[in-house]
Amino acid sequence: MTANSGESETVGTPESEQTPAGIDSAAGDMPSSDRPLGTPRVDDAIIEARNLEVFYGDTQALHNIHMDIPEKQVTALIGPSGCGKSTFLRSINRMNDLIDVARVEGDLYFHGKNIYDEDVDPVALRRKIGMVFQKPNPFPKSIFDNVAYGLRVQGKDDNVEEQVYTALERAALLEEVEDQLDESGLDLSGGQQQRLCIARAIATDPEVILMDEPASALDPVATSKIEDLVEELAQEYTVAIVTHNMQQAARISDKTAVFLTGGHLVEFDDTNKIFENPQSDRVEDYITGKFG
Ligand SMILES: Nc1ncnc2c1ncn2[C@@H]1O[C@H](COP(=O)(O)OP(=O)(O)OP(=O)(O)O)[C@@H](O)[C@H]1O
Repeated sequence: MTANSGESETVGTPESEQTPAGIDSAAGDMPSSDRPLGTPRVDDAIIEARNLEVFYGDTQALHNIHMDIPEKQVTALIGPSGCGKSTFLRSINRMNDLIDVARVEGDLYFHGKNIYDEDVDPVALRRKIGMVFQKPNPFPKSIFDNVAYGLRVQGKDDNVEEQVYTALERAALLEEVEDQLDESGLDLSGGQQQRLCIARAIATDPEVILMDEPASALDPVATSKIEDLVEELAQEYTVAIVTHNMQQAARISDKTAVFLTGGHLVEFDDTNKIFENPQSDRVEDYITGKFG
């Protein structure tokens, strides 16, 4: 895969009103053999995957993925281990560029611009599409400096204090840490560290936040705080979240994409439809715990 960091500071001309090249607005543009069950097209898509395929060397991890991610909603990606959820998530902000053997084919549009076009700078893209990982990974710096880091790197630190406070507030952490902003982020509890990482991700004002099992290493109380926060964040940001926890997906997401073994997207729909009345028998078996 080609990573072309440094070529441009912009992710591409905002083209949100435009239909991506070659894409008809009707669902009929997806080859019927590839189209997942459900309603993989949405009216307010901010991200559109078309025939997206990802390979690691000779191994194909994702096959012909066609789906949209709606703006300012929570989209959950669920499925058994190894079905390609994280691979799909990473392809959205080109984190797969960092894996030598990874290769991406097909198209992935953000505001109508193909993020795999040569003129897209992955570093600029990742400012618009931030990521939070499974294991909280604060920097070995103070709480304040963790959140301020991205602002300083981007030279957006004119009113850094205000921005740090706002991000901590939005990440539902400010109240708990207001008196200890100079202390190390590593001294916080796991749940607080994860909310600090979310504050760090939102400080630079991305549009999309990708979350890869953000609560799987946390206890139930900390998990519940993260779940509340995810729902809250979707008022301002688009959230795509990988989770193994089906109850969590059902509780917090608006849309759910079900990937199954071999890297196929089998069904995509409103979350309540997926959990109450899925079209695919395999999806029903998966969500009722018959396998996976
Ligand atoms: N860096 C890599 N190099 C080679 N193969 C990889 C790499 N990352 C993932 N894979 C393979 O790609 C496939 C999809 O992996 P991925 O991590 O995306 O699945 P997942 O659904 O997120 O799994 P899990 O739920 O266990 O995290 C798997 O077969 C995995 O072994």
